[in-house]
Amino acid sequence: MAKKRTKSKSKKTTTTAKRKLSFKPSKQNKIIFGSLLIVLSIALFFSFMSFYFTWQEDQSMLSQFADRNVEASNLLNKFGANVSHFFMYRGFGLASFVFPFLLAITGLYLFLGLDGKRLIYKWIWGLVGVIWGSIALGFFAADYPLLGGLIGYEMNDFLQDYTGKIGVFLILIFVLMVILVRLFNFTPEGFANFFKRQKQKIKSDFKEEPTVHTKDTPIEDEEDGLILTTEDTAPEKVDTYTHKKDIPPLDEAGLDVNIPEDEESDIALKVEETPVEEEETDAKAAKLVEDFGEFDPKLELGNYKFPTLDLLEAHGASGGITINQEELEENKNRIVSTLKNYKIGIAQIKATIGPTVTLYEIVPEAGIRISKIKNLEDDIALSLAALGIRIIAPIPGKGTVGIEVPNKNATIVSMRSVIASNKFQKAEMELPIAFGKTISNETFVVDLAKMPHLLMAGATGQGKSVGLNAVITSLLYKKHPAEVKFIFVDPKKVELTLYNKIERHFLAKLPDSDEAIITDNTKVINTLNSLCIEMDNRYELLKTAMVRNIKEYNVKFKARKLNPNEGHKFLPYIVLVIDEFADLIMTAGKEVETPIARLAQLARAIGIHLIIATQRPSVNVITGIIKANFPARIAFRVTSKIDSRTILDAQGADQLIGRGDMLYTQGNDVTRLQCAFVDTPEVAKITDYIGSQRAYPEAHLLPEYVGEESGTSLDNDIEDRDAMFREAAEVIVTAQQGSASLIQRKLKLGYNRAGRIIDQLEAAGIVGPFEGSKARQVLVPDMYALDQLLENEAK
Ligand SMILES: Nc1ncnc2c1ncn2[C@@H]1O[C@H](COP(=O)(O)OP(=O)(O)OP(=O)(O)O)[C@@H](O)[C@H]1O
Repeated sequence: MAKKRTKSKSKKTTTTAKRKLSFKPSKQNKIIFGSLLIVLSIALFFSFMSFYFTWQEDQSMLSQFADRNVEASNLLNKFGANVSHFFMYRGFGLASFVFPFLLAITGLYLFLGLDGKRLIYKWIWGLVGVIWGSIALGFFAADYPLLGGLIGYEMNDFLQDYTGKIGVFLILIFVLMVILVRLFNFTPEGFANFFKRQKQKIKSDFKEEPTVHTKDTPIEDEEDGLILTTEDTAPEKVDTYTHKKDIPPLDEAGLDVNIPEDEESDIALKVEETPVEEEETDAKAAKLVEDFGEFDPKLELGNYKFPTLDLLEAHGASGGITINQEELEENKNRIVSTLKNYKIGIAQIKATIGPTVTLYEIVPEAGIRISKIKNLEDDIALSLAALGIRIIAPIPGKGTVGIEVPNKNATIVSMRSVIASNKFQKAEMELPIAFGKTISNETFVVDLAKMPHLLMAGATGQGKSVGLNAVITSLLYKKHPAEVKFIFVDPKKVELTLYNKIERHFLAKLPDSDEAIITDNTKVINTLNSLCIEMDNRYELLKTAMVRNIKEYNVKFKARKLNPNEGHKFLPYIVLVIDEFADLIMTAGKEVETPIARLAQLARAIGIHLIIATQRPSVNVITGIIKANFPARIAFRVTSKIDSRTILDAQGADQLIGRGDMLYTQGNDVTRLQCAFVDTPEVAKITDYIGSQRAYPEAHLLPEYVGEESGTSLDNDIEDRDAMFREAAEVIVTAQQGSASLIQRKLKLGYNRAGRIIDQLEAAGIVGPFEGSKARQVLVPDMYALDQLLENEAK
């Protein structure tokens, strides 16, 4: 605690230090400084005004500023007389009036807290105007030095020495043009138009009667812009008034050139406002974070303890791989002699020992065909008297030929060893999965979020279920219950039942289902469709948050930049695990294939990931559309080359040795791995450990999905109405807006159910028929009328 306090203290001091260092004035200081400038500008204005009448009288007292007995005639006394003398007489003459103007604007900007970027331009143009004005006045009114000031006079003198009177005149004209063009967007056409309009205006002023009548139509046209004038003072009876009120619109309509200017300045204002708003929301979020800290999704289960390593067994592999030198030598000799028999010379041979297989890398002598070695696969297997030999010719990116030979005594790769590995512990991945070990005995960790879906296949008894458990265990060891939710589909009813214990921590289910683990194939369809709704909802949230994926969304949500009152919430990853996918396809077919394909295609960005396992990797189970969306695939041992091709698009899975020996591909490369072994008692221990801790009140609820077969009939049968019918009717009537999404939001219902209720409301005559993108018309004006209608119906 003490540590924490000192930490937060030091944090505070550093932030205050930062505040002191940054020279950004606070809002209060801005208001004070702004008021000071405004007052100063008023004082200057009156001093300058009064200076023109009193300067002669005050001249004698200028040097006696400190003497309290001496008084000046200037409105602001000695201060006014001195400052005006400085600016008007010694400075820029009449042009000095620009200074109080600039000060007043600056003061206003500060006072109102406006963005000061445009202010710089005002100052630059103001100063240009001052200099131009004082020179021009000095030029045209050389006899009255007070008009141009000393600077105006001297600069004129200076310029005339070099360019003569005409030169100065031309310079003045040129600078005036620059000012007009840059500052007032002056164009010759605009100038000509202006004169034309003036002419028209004068003409129309002379034709009083007809203009009154022709004006009637323009008023309608311009109603939008002139609501106030027409509403407040539109006494149609008195023509003279109408006419008077007509003049301003005529002016505006006449000055076409000015209208775009106004629009432009409007646009400029908008551009300025947006960053201010964003800054404001950012500042709000920063303030919230400062006050309450970042949003912590884990807070609700703040005391949750991650499963410990000792829940896992070492499976006798704590000593690592034991190298049997004799076996190595023997295998090497057999490989070399077999190849020699076929006249294949070897330049070099190297062995890499893995947990289940050893990879012999061969560099053949020059001129040997690779395909020749590849064809000898069976002969080498025969001579080594071993199953599961796989030849990789050539090893991609290495320029060697690999021969994988199973070890006589395979080492079990325990889940404990991979979980404990540095690679897994330090993995900075969203959903890290430790599959097992590679052939070079390295722990193999991949990110499920990047896969983004996984297809697992293999003949029965080859390690699929263990593989699934390894995936789930990896996530349980790395993720808090707030961060990931599982949906299990287990038609065999035995493989995943153990995870029932962590239902209220890690599982997600449909609102009306009793069991979180789905064993009934008909329910899978509802769950998949519900997931599709969840996917659509999440995309909607991402869209409103203006982010591209769940990671960015959650970061933004944690930084409190998204308002929970607008439906934003922390989004956990959802991992859907389907065991025995073939069984599902056989019973439900297209009905599950469509939502699965949809999810597989679209769900990657919003954190829904699918893991599908199947025993039967035939093409009618792993269809093209599914395969296309599952780039990450795992093959355990299969019985035929065809099955291997179906899963991996390559052979090799038929030559695996089983017991967790697997091939993994995520695109092109195929990696041979030994799957980590996690036994059922270990899984039981982990789920017990998690299950015994405090949990959420219930499993994570998915959006409700009402199957189509539940009917969307339009008949007005009161008994068949939805339980929420009355509530929905009240919501609709109160809001006077007939939309399904309103019901969805207010009553927290799924889309389909809300749609069904809307149909029933239509049948009951409460809302009108469907009108495309518009909300339906509400036919009942208020709650009283609704009560009456429903009562009459009941009778
Ligand atoms: N990674 C592994 N390391 C060591 N042995 C393993 C491994 N994976 C599986 N085995 C052995 O293989 C047996 C069968 O594995 P598993 O139950 O995972 O097969 P399966 O493919 O799920 O079979 P089914 O499809 O019939 O459910 C296990 O009981 C275990 O003895």
